[in-house]
Amino acid sequence: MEAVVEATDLEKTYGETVALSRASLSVARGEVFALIGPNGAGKTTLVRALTGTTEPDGGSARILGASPAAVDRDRLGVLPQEFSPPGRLSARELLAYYAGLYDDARDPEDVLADVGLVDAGDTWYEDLSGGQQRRACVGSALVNDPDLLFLDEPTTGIDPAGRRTVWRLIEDLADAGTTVVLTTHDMAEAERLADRVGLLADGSLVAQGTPTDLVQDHGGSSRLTVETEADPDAFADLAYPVDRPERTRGRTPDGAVVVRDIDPAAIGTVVDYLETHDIAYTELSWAEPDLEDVYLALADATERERTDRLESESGDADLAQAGETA
Ligand SMILES: Nc1ncnc2c1ncn2[C@@H]1O[C@H](COP(=O)(O)OP(=O)(O)OP(=O)(O)O)[C@@H](O)[C@H]1O
Repeated sequence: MEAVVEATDLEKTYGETVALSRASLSVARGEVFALIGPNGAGKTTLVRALTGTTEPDGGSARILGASPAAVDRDRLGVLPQEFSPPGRLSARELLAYYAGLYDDARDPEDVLADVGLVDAGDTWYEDLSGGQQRRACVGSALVNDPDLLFLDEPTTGIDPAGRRTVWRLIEDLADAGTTVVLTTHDMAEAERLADRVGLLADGSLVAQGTPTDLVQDHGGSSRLTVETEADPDAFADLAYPVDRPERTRGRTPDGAVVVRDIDPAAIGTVVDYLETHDIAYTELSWAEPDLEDVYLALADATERERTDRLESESGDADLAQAGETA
């Protein structure tokens, strides 16, 4: 299938900071590709390198068959993470203004309806709520009916209903053949919208794949979280592996142990075990792994590697300094 976005070994460094390290990806026509990763992982830098707003130090990128700087802007929609349109234009005027920049733009009234802003259409941009402003910005990126759309955190600040409006909009665009690259911190958003997800950590694309494949490969097993003050050793005779709380990550509450590899049908066995062993607990919750587990596993692993590396580098420096002083 024709690649609409093709990046090979993109590199970008700011001083000591490696924002992108050999980042390669390919996005096919009509695909929705979500970039996820911790703050500072390089998502915005990658979007900027792909849209021609930053020059990479190395590697190459092509979008819609051209270099990002030379691509036909009528075919491209970009919603930057930080976007501040003129405050004293109404949402309606704003979309009309952006529509006026293109030869063949959509009717701004339709776009206003698409992003759910008809009722607030005559409100100045600066008087719209944060979420309404973000919707207006999403609308301005769509007004030229682009073939390729980059959305850097499109739904940040938008309420749950509005978020679903934007999700449906993106799904409709992709169904009609628009290629979408978005960044998000919302794993539910990535899981729902993305055909494929790329996880960036420390400037590297450490994993790419469909949400299902990523969960299968990196999400770990199903888990039963038992909220209890009991020592995990009390679970030693249970026929399932049990994680100690300090080894569990992210959303596991404090004072919990996690039973792994367990079917929902077997939860009764654990309840019996808790009762026969007199283990007090306040709550049991079972969950299958999802994209958040993938994120936590891979982003945590990269973070740990980085911390270990920095510690060992500072240890080496201390040793060298001690050697010089001796
Ligand atoms: N113009 C710049 N000058 C200096 N450093 C920069 C610049 N742009 C980005 N960086 C650094 O590059 C790294 C990657 O930043 P980037 O904005 O791409 O991350 P991100 O994944 O989009 O983060 P977030 O989730 O917080 O938006 C960060 O360490 C950031 O401080």
